[in-house]
Amino acid sequence: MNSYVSKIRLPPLPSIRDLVKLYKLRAIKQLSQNFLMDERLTDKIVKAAGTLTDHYVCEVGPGPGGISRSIIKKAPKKLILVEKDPRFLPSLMLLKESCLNYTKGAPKMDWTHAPPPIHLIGNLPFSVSTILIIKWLEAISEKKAAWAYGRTSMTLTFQKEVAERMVAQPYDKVRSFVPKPDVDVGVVTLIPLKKALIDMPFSQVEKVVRTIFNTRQKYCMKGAQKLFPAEQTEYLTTRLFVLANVNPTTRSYQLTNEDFVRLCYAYKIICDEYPAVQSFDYRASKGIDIEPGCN
Ligand SMILES: C[S@@+](CC[C@H](N)C(=O)[O-])C[C@H]1O[C@@H](n2cnc3c(N)ncnc32)[C@H](O)[C@@H]1O
Repeated sequence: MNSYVSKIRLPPLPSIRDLVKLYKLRAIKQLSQNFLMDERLTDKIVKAAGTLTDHYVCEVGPGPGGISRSIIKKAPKKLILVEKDPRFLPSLMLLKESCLNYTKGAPKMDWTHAPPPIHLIGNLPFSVSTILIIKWLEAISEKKAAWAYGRTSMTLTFQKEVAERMVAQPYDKVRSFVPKPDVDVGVVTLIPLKKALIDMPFSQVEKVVRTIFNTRQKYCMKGAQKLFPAEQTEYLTTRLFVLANVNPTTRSYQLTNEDFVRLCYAYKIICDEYPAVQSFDYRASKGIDIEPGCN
């Protein structure tokens, strides 16, 4: 049964449950805190991250340190913990003794190669995970922060429906569900591609995908209309789908990554023709006049 083979044995430590009692570490509901006490569960989350032995690991939001213990059992070269609630410091300090070797820096790997021995892991409040993943995707597109070292992998927990949607294929119905507030957890590991699917700034790609996917059960042209000012939206939306060679009556959740690639490039062409389109924000403005640009 026990397939999660530990690399090292931790020195005798009070259980997470005892530490939580000892330091009166009540989970603060307003901060969506909850602590994993079951070692089999934390081992399972850590297993999803792949090989950690001799690797560099950064865990975000360790709380009292349940997942951190499972990471340490895998004998990483270095474990960095980032926690915003100072109440967890004493229980995390107890773990410090068990951490290995703090000497060398992480090696940089070329993006055309396998991922570097660096992992980001976190069981955060769901609202934080969702914001964090968007920030990390932006850093990935710019090869900054942890991605200056190569295709660093991320293992994060999400609301189960969100996790299922993240890995869903086009036409899969889970792509169109609205998550309910109280649900199970899904663990997702993401590894950046060697080459970005779309060679455009992250902010533009994110805008196109978010705007179209906002109306995920309707015809995708419904969402796309919101990319353009009201006066020009009919003409420019038609142009977008002609340029992209995508059927505008496809439902958004049925669009493939390749459809999004072509839609993003078509959007870029339109932004070059009509520079005001790029800064157009549907929510902030219900219409601005745009003139074709000279470039
Ligand atoms: C859901 S609890 C999980 C705790 C622990 N990882 C576990 O699984 O038992 C989320 C943790 O993330 C921390 N946290 C929330 N937002 C954070 C942020 N922006 N940066 C670092 N830690 C954060 C909280 O204080 C809390 O300890």
